[in-house]
Amino acid sequence: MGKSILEIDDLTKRFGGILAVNDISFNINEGEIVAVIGPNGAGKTTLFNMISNVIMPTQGEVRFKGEKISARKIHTLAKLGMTRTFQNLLIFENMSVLENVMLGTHIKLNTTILTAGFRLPSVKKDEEMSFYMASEALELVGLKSRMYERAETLPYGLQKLLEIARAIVSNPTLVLLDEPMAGLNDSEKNKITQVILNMRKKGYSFLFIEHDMRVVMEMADRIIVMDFGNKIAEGSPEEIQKDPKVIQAYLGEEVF
Ligand SMILES: Nc1ncnc2c1ncn2[C@@H]1O[C@H](COP(=O)(O)OP(=O)(O)OP(=O)(O)O)[C@@H](O)[C@H]1O
Repeated sequence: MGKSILEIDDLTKRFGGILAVNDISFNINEGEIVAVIGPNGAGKTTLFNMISNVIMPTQGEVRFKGEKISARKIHTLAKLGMTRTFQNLLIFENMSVLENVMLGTHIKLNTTILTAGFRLPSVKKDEEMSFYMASEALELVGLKSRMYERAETLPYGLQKLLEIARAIVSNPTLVLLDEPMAGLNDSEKNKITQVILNMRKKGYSFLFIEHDMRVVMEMADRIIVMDFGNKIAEGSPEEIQKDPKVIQAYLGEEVF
């Protein structure tokens, strides 16, 4: 396992009287796939939003590659090598598959809207680079052959892959996936699982929130379990499945 790239220290978030995330700490190492699970309302999304700098923590700190990230904007986070997807698809339906992914390259390239407007020579170079990066990302997720199709014509499962392609196009070290399997059928889930496991082999790290335990057990190297804002367990899939605190938190649900 590689070195630690993400460090979460005593992270806490209050919304008025609600303690959504309570004093959570954990690390992610390079090349690792870590899952965050927990019953509805456990605080998973809030945790994710703090890590990706969408909301500010009430207390605590997130460090990515040693740098404190709470003062950084989302696009600078991407430059630093952290990207994310959201629970709801963010696909531009009228654009081609390729164009959707090319949108994710702008953080890496220098073109501003102004120079793009004047079509300076640097823009052409940037466009070529953007095209190259997007095709590579589409190749990785297995969508290259469909890059000129309109995004809306892809089945839902492939649109999810398209979103992953856009998240990885800037060549991040860490990708945060918020419920990547939501709404997918089993064969689509298997496909995305394979894509992610393959990308891990290429050195990508992932942190993901997921409710489908079969997927979690298959993909995750390590699992963080949350309940009522607290981290109640952390361990390998085997350890988590037999942890009494986890079984208790999911009481009444047949999750494993
Ligand atoms: N913006 C907000 N304002 C007030 N309360 C919030 C806000 N966002 C989340 N909460 C509350 O914080 C708690 C944790 O919510 P969160 O969405 O993080 O849970 P979750 O584990 O992601 O749930 P789910 O699995 O249903 O997506 C809940 O009690 C929720 O109602």
